[in-house]
Amino acid sequence: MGSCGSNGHGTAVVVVPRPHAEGPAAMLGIGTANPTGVLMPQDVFADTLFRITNSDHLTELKHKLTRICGNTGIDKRHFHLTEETLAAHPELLDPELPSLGTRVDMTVDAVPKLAQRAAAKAIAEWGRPPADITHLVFTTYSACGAPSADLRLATLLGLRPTVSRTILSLHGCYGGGRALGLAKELAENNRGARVLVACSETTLVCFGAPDGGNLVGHAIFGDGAGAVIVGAGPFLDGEQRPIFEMVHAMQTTVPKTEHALGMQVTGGGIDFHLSIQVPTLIGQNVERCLLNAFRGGHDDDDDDAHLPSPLSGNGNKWNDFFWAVHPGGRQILDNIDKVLKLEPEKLAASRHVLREYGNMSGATIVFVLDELRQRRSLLPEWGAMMAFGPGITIETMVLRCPR
Ligand SMILES: CC(C)(COP(=O)(O)OP(=O)(O)OC[C@H]1O[C@@H](n2cnc3c(N)ncnc32)[C@H](O)[C@@H]1OP(=O)(O)O)[C@@H](O)C(=O)NCCC(=O)NCCSC(=O)CC(=O)O
Repeated sequence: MGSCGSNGHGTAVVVVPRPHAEGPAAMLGIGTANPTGVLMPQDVFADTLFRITNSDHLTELKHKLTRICGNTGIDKRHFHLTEETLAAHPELLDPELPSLGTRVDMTVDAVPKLAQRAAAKAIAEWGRPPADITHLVFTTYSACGAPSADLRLATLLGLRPTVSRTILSLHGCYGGGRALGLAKELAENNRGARVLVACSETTLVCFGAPDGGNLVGHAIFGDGAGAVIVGAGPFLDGEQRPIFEMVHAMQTTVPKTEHALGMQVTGGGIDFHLSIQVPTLIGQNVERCLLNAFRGGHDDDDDDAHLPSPLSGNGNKWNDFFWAVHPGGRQILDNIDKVLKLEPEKLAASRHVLREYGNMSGATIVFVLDELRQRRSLLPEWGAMMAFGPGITIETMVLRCPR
């Protein structure tokens, strides 16, 4: 229903709410980018890290990191932080010195500019001008100021001043999943809305000298940005047709697991806490989240008629779907394979992204979607996207690959 008022000139103004869009939201353009600063092969990472942080005397730790790196399933990673920058900022290596300000200064430029490169690719594929973007959802674990990276990105891209901006901060590795879920809701509830999702992550906010507690983080995290244009029908002239339809999205928090994963802003940057239980906790909870998502959000056996039922017919149907899973670590993917009894190639896109880029936190899921899209002609019609992060929070989305 519309509401009525006066515009101050005695003329009645009728505000008509935007009608809903047609059909589910869809991804209309996908882009990714990595910093050009450092391309680090995984087999020299431990040697390099211990050398540049003056930690070569910690021989046992170095051997342990070398061993862990060899088991990560990662070949190389990209980083913004160079040796030269590190040499110019000794505070980044000394936990006794405050370094948050230095780190924030570096990310103010780096984070939106990395996002801009990914967004430019997504916009080019979408086929419409940036001024047609109505909403921006930006996610990063590096936002510590206001106005933040979302406004900077909007300016860099020349988005219109009425673009509706939202920044999601410190959602960690489920940030990309949450941003896509939010974009789906915005697109479906506002006819004609075109939402730019931008995820941009750089480890420079948490980089420090190796110690007994941060070896796994050092071994797996990298820098990258991903962007997706999300919109629902009716589709505009010259617009790319749906790459993936976003059929149903859900977020689940695993009770009593707050301790398992976390990020804390300190004077020395952002401290990551990563419990050894994370792969087990994720493995124990993915199937229930998937079943709920494919039931349209109902935690019972009353399947939603328009969604495929993964457990109908004879036994396990998970192999009938395509998979976009956040590659949080090799062991996480192994556990998901085991729990869902997936055929080896089902998580190939996730393993490919892990191998080529490592874990780029919230941006990683966009790389997986981009990789899957290259294999689109081979994909089954229905698929699932999953991302995990602090909470433990599990984002699940049912996807459809239109023919
Ligand atoms: C890092 C690995 C590839 C290492 O593989 P390995 O085959 O070597 O496995 P492993 O379990 O024997 O581990 C090797 C050594 O590391 C130690 N180790 C493993 N995980 C640890 C952790 N979280 N904290 C501290 N130590 C840890 C083990 O005790 C062992 O030590 P010792 O040798 O002394 O016995 C794997 O463990 C893995 O994939 N783990 C999951 C990483 C993870 O949690 N990712 C989520 C990121 S967070 C995310 O994606 C979301 C977010 O950030 O928001």
